[in-house]
Amino acid sequence: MDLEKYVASIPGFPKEGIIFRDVTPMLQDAEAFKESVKQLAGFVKSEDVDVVVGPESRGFIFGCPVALELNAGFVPVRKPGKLPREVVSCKYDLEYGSNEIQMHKDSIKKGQKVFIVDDLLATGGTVEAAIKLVEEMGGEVVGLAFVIELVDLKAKEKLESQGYKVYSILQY
Ligand SMILES: O=P(O)(O)OC[C@H]1O[C@H](OP(=O)(O)OP(=O)(O)O)[C@H](O)[C@@H]1O
Ligand SMILES: Nc1ncnc2[nH]cnc12
Repeated sequence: MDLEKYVASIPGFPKEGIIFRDVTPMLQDAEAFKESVKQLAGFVKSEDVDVVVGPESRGFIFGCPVALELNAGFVPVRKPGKLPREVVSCKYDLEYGSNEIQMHKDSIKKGQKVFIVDDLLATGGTVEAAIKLVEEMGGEVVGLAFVIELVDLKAKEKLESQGYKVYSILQY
């Protein structure tokens, strides 16, 4: 199945110079959605994953079904001020300005094997911040999987040079 057919490319969104890769057509089609989840889950072995971690908000969409497929738990990475209990936080730089993500402080247990899933890898800032939090809590990151990788931004090389396994279904 050619999943690329289910990505809409929108030049100039949300600002000039960006081509937005929209995965909502993939979600709307039952077979394409099922296939994307199957491929993401297929990058790792079920027995190697205790918890899937997904960054808000598009990481929730793919991360939850991947967790079910792998018989693993799911832990959300959220934008600030959303989680009700004690959190760990990480600020990171974007092309312009900065961002912050949070996870519940007790969401990853020491030694748990963690698979991070998101819709898209761009600069890698979001996933690097998520890795930092997972490792701070004692988790072991066993892989990073994305529906889409923006290859020109070279985040995969950077993450691989730090020893992480990076998988993507589609490359742009
Ligand atoms: O590799 P990076 O440069 O960090 O970019 C990738 C991140 O950006 C997008 O999320 P966004 O922050 O736009 O939030 P959303 O999912 O709520 O739209 C995307 O879903 C990734 O999480
Ligand atoms: N080009 C892009 N398309 C969709 N989501 C993104 N997140 C960061 N860059 C993106």
